[in-house]
Amino acid sequence: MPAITYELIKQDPATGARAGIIHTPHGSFPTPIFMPVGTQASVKGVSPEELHDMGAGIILSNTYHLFLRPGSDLVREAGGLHKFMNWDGAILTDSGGFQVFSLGDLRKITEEGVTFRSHIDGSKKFLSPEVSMKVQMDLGSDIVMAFDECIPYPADYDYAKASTARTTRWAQRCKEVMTSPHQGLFGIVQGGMYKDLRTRSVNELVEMDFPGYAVGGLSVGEPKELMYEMLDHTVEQLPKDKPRYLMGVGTPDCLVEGVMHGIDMFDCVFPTRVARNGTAMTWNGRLVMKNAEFTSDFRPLEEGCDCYACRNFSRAYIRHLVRANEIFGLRLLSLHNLRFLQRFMHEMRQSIIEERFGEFRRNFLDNYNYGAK
Ligand SMILES: CC(C)(C)OC(=O)NCc1c[nH]c2nc(N)[nH]c(=O)c12
Ligand SMILES: [Zn+2]
Repeated sequence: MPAITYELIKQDPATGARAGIIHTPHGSFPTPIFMPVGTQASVKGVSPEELHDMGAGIILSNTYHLFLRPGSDLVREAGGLHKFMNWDGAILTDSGGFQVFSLGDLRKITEEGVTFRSHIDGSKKFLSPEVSMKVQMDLGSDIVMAFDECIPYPADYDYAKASTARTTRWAQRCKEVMTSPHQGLFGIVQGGMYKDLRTRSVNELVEMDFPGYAVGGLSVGEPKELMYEMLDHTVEQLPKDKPRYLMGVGTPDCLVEGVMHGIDMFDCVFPTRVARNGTAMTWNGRLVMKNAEFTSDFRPLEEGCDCYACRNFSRAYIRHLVRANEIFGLRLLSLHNLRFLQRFMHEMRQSIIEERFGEFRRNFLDNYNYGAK
């Protein structure tokens, strides 16, 4: 019995949208789903108990960061990441490839792997498919991501072709050493913004028969229309009986479009990052809490929200905390934004089950003012 299995509950008849359940060794969760990001083994400012209370079924953590600090040997000694951070839900760990390119002081990429300087202390480090798999086995995450290269945007065809071919060879090397029966290894489709390379990447990864597939290398600065075009092209070629995960996405409008194209899983630092910048997410767009308009506004952040912040505090109080640089203000906004996304995905899933996803999508997009990115 594979560690990770997908159960289709309802396919929308008119679009790629679908509702399902993903089963893991640390519990099952409904899809479509948004995964709170806990990069360094903590969803910033939020406790595991609060994550459970808001309905989070799976969180994301990062190989790159935990490899550099505190090191995966310590986490293994603690009994794995679930024990170390006291989270008994599911955990997905990203493989480190992407983070090396966006955080480390990149030294060089070879067939073997990537040599770079740690962004923490500048020491020389090496990550490869084998090292990434060893770290993720130490961490004991339920879903392990293959070690890939996230192709920057824009990238010329020859570079994208060579990089994608290497990502496929790296995926094969990951599969060979990922031997834990309690962990599921997902392949990551690359290919840049080239449809033929995306198709080749899909075909080569599906050939290896992974329990799930991620679409990588999108939301890397390309226009949204191009992202959706590549997504549409890529997802329709992926197996229907396996989860699809769009990495690094995203804002509510991108979540709706991703679901429409058949994506089941999403992750993004957005909700907690904008919270730390003093912004609340609502059905109609964002509230910049420092704004004077909230000075004497004693309503909750969002009418009808059942989160701890909305049940106990007003916009005026949260505005005061944000302006006074009180940490509690940022915590309240993180709790609200994460709960908002859980509610958002739940409503979207219900609309698919009740065959009114098209109406949900139109209604949401009509009311959502994109606001400043
Ligand atoms: C710029 C942001 C982070 C929004 O999106 C992306 O970069 N999107 C791509 C992405 C995010 N995380 C990944 N992990 C891995 N292994 N590979 C990837 O391509 C990605
Ligand atoms: Zn709320």
